[in-house]
Amino acid sequence: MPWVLDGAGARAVDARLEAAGLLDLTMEEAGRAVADAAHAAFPHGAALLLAGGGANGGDAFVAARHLLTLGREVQVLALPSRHPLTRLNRRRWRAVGGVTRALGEAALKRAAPGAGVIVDGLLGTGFRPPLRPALAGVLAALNGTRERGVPVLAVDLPSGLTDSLATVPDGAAGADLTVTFMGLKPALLFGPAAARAGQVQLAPLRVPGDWVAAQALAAQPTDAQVAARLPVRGADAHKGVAGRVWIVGGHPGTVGAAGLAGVGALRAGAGLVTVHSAAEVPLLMPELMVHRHADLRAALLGTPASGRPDAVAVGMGLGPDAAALAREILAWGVPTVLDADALQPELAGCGHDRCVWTPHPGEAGRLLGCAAADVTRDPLAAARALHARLGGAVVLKGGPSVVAHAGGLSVSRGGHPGMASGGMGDTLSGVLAALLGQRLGAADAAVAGVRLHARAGERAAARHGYGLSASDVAQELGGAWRDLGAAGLPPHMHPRGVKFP
Ligand SMILES: NC(=O)C1=CN([C@@H]2O[C@H](COP(=O)(O)OP(=O)(O)OC[C@H]3O[C@@H](n4cnc5c(N)ncnc54)[C@H](O)[C@@H]3O)[C@@H](O)[C@H]2O)[C@@H](O)CC1
Ligand SMILES: Nc1ncnc2c1ncn2[C@@H]1O[C@H](COP(=O)(O)OP(=O)(O)O)[C@@H](O)[C@H]1O
Repeated sequence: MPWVLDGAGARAVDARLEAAGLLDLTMEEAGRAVADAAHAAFPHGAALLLAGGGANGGDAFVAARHLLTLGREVQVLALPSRHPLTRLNRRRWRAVGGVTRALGEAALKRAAPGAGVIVDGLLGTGFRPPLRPALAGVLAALNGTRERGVPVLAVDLPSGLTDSLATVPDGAAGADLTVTFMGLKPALLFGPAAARAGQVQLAPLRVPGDWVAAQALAAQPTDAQVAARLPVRGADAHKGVAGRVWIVGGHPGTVGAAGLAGVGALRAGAGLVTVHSAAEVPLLMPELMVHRHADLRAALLGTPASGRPDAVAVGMGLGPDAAALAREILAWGVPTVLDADALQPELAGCGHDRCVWTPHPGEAGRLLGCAAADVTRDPLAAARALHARLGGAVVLKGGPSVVAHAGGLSVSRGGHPGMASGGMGDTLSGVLAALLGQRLGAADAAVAGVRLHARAGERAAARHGYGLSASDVAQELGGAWRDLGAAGLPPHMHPRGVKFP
């Protein structure tokens, strides 16, 4: 399982490695992974390595030695170091004939123009902002060189990023490729910080898996692991057992939201989907049952317990009365997705463990009483706080989304920036309700539904290009399901039925 790990977690693992006498071997492995990645991605020209004073610099010295053995011309510019392993690897570099020159802005500007790749081993997880002036000039020169076309590979983290945050501190470096160790740092996953890191490769290192798992902030499940959570439908299934889903949404001006949620639910396998609205909702698919109610609240609350659905999604374009209606639906105790207008702070404490709450950062800020920027700065912390307040499962939407549930945090894979368009979250709510209606628990539905939706977005992007509509994505849900299924168990190995489709 790929993990998400911050610097504090990595340091805790390092302490165990050090106690076991293994830290030197781990640095060797890390530096070798950097050299292999640099050689594969940027095979031509001289390699210029920049080594800082901490262990990040030690990795750069190891990488220099391996690049030399790969036949590359190698130069090293380094800051002074008191770190024992960094000093050891500087001596090893000298022992194989390597020369180290003092790093400064002028030395970097002299050496950089002819390089085929620059390896940034200046600052990793040990960086504490603000950047000291002496290094600020070096990082500015590094960024200038990169802008002039010399590629940069960052060791663990581009220098000057804060490992756990999505924001970019002043003066931070950028990279074309980042090779990170043991776990993905939050800065490499979210927001403008992730955009600074370029492509990210994870070198898991030969470290006991449970040492890393014990320190991880979050998991990032593989498609095979997601596929194992998807519902299984027996060959004798009929629409009555595939989940009766209600969509409660739509208001004059936002009627499409309810329709799109209905389409999402149908395309994610719900047996019967009914849209209940106070407004005239367009019939986006004739398979949807659409009911317009003069008094929506009275119509829904008059439903006898035996007539209630297997799952509800409430809030999409529902308008000002959404919180009151959602409160009453929550009291039914049926699996419920809460989205958009139903994401109101007064509903904290009204949920149950079969609820999935799906805020985007703006809605998350409203629920937490903070600004959206506080949410996007540290999405893992925000998702944890939302779960503490709301319970059930929480999907903090974004690229990528974070799912928080009683078992911990999970960061989704994939998706596409073209998905940043209106209605995309409405479709997701329908997908989640369909999965709840097919008897998945809230955590499984959230993890599987988010990945299914993201995979559908990837497929839609491949078909349509950049600007995607929620309808394009909904159409790809069947194919996304097939892709995830292909990553999981083959159907004949599944004991209870056939994976569908
Ligand atoms: N378990 C792991 O993840 C492993 C991590 N390793 C490396 O170890 C690194 C962490 O090493 P360290 O904890 O020694 O830290 P770093 O090497 O990332 O940073 C410490 C250095 O940065 C300087 N520094 C800190 N804040 C600064 C500021 N504001 N302005 C200027 N300079 C500043 C310090 O003076 C010190 O020289 C990781 O990023 C990774 O590259 C590897 O050695 C292999 C194992
Ligand atoms: N850059 C992106 N990368 C991946 N997924 C994205 C990106 N931008 C948006 N999405 C996805 O699109 C959806 C947007 O939801 P939301 O903002 O609620 O839309 P709406 O309210 O218009 O329906 C979320 O599922 C989110 O994860």
